[in-house]
Amino acid sequence: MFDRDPEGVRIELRALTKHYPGQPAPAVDNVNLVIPAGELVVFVGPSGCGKTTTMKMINRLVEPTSGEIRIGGQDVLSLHPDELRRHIGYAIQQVGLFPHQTVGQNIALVPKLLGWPADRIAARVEELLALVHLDPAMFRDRYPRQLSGGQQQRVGVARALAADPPVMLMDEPFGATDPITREHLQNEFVKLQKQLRKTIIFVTHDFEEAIKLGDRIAVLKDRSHIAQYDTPANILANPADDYVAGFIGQDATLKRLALLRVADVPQEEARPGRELPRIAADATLREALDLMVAHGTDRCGTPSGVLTYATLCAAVGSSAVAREEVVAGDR
Ligand SMILES: Nc1ncnc2c1ncn2[C@@H]1O[C@H](COP(=O)(O)OP(=O)(O)OP(=O)(O)O)[C@@H](O)[C@H]1O
Repeated sequence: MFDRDPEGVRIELRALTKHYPGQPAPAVDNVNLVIPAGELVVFVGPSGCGKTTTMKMINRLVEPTSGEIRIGGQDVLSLHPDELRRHIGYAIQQVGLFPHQTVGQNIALVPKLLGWPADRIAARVEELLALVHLDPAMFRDRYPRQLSGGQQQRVGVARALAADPPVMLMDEPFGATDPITREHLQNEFVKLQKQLRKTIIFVTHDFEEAIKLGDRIAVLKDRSHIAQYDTPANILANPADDYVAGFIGQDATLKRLALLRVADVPQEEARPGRELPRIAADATLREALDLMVAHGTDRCGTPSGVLTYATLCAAVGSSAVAREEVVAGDR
């Protein structure tokens, strides 16, 4: 297929268009986009703007009307769709697990199709269940209905990863879970992607999710027209237009806090004698703020010292000033 290297490959969309028969206008109109190898790009935009259609053209669940798709330099439209789909992981909100197959059999689906020997498949199922934090002994032989919604979504992600595809397409894969489970799955997924470095396209209509997960975000409007394509930090600091600014909403400062980690900012030396709430080095500054508020204190203990509220303010204050300058400069 396009690449034997399970790490990500570059994806290019060129003048990609989909006009569903009988519709007055194209659902996706002339999209041009490069997704760098090993990056997670989030498509974010309102319902009906064409996110899913754009993504489904990449694994040819929807056939493009015109345009070109290249994965690792290879022209996707020249490949057989079934063969193509075996090499692209696909996880969706509805999960799509087969109800009459066990968790293990569901995960083994693509490796089996690819003709892997039984012992290699069994080892891979164990490895993937552990990776998504489901105890193999407890979950391998259960049926999907015996799992919670969040557990089913983990199995969905494990199944998409099963054959170690260089490309993953994920359409609101955590969408059907409650906010706490969702946040948990997102945090785990961020850690997982740091190890895997696959090329991932992730669809959501939740901007918070986009800034949390994305290396880059494509903010889409009608017909998948790209309003802005940049890193979360750049989009927050300098939205391209009112449409993008509307997506960010009022609380850009809180969102910036969610982009910074405790380890990224200066810390004071810990003084003996005072018990402080503890926060991990890889927690976000937003989590640190929540912890301070919950404990009614302006500081918390970190593995390397003490993080203060003042440091937190300075970390986003400087960028808030930068943003005002940009806005003033535009006038
Ligand atoms: N099979 C189809 N036939 C005709 N029109 C379709 C078909 N599938 C989608 N559309 C239309 O294409 C447009 C884009 O749909 P799409 O599902 O790609 O949007 P989306 O941004 O993923 O929306 P959502 O966030 O609600 O899932 C919509 O106007 C939709 O009604």
